[in-house]
Amino acid sequence: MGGLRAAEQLRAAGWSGPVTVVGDEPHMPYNRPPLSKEVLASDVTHPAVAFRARASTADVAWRLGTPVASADLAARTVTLADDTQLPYTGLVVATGIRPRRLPCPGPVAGRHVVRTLDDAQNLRAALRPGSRVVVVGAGFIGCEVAATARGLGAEVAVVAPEAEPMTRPLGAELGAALRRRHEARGVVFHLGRTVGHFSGIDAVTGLVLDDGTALPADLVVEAVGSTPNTAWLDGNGLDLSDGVLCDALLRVEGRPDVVAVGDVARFPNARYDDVPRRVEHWSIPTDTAKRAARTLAAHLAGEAVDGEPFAPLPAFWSDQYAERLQSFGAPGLGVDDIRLLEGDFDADCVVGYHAEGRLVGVVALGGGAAATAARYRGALV
Ligand SMILES: Cc1cc2nc3c(=O)[nH]c(=O)nc-3n(C[C@H](O)[C@H](O)[C@H](O)COP(=O)(O)OP(=O)(O)OC[C@H]3O[C@@H](n4cnc5c(N)ncnc54)[C@H](O)[C@@H]3O)c2cc1C
Repeated sequence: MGGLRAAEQLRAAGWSGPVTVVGDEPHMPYNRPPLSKEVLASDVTHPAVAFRARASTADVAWRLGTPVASADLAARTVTLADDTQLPYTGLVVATGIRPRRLPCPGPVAGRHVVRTLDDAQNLRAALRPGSRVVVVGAGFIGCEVAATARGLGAEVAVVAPEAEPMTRPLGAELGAALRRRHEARGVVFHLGRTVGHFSGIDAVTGLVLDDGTALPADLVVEAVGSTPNTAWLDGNGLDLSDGVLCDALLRVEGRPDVVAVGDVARFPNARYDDVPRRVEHWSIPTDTAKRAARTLAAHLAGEAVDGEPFAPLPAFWSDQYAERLQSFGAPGLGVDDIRLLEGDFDADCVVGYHAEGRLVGVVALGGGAAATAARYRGALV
């Protein structure tokens, strides 16, 4: 998504030279949010999730199915895994993240992740009504997979080390309300627990938790966080400790001809503080691509880069059963007071997240969540 949006925004910013997008997946860019929802729930194929092609990018060259293996930023070249070398005058880093895997002994067959279309279609093909599914991880992807699998008639257990699902973005009370909604539909939680090992010989037949609890499983879904895809940038002296470090104009440190966008970019947000962070929300590839393309197009044209501060309002949503969860702002950032603003935790509700008396985040849960949360947008700092 970030690569596509960067190509579109480079054209919008006036760059009329050649643009090549390199991607390791064989598919043209597609939307990931449906992967844990519609794609798991029904037979959705690539055209239904592909992004609409725009006239402005009709002349973009797509090199799909082969990853970039390395980059030499001093020589301005990238080298693909098939040894093709591509010179560049400007480079956009848009390689996203990949799912972390559990470092647990045991068989590999039967273990799934959900990041790509192929991942989601593989899991869908394995899911049956009555399948015993253990989801490891209670972040938004784990919770969405649990809801969708339950909707398909699977028996679902969720294992996570936190005390409540989605604690980091939501806090304990709203996390508990979300848990009760899952439990009401039959999901069983094992919270405060980690996985010790998998059982089975050729394929997973279950797993054993750190307290010795044995859970039978036909399928295990690992939703335990992510790792930024930056190995191809190794050896260039960059700070790759968590994604690729950028300045406020999304330039990769010390490189005016390299910018980064999307989940892989670690950037300061002028709305909050100077601490660079990665943000794994759907709105970020578009927000970062707009800023990064202006930065890069100006550099390539030999013009001064406008210094307008980059201050996107973070926003994410999650669909679990027929419930929508909508978040605006930064409910996880330095929050010292979480308060119900409207409704009831066990019905439709809006929760406000405050830091030093100021509203910094709002999360709504329930039928009209998107519209309800949007009403508080203007009050957010
Ligand atoms: C299952 C799922 C559900 C989601 N649901 C929501 C939601 O409901 N709401 C929300 O706000 N957000 C959601 N998101 C998050 C949102 O989709 C992401 O933030 C967004 O897709 C990030 O876009 P990106 O371009 O940065 O990364 P990606 O979309 O991951 O694109 C990066 C691309 O680069 C490729 N790549 C990696 N390494 C290389 C290499 N060396 N060479 C070439 N190509 C490479 C990757 O394979 C990938 O195709 C969801 C994400 C997932 C996975």
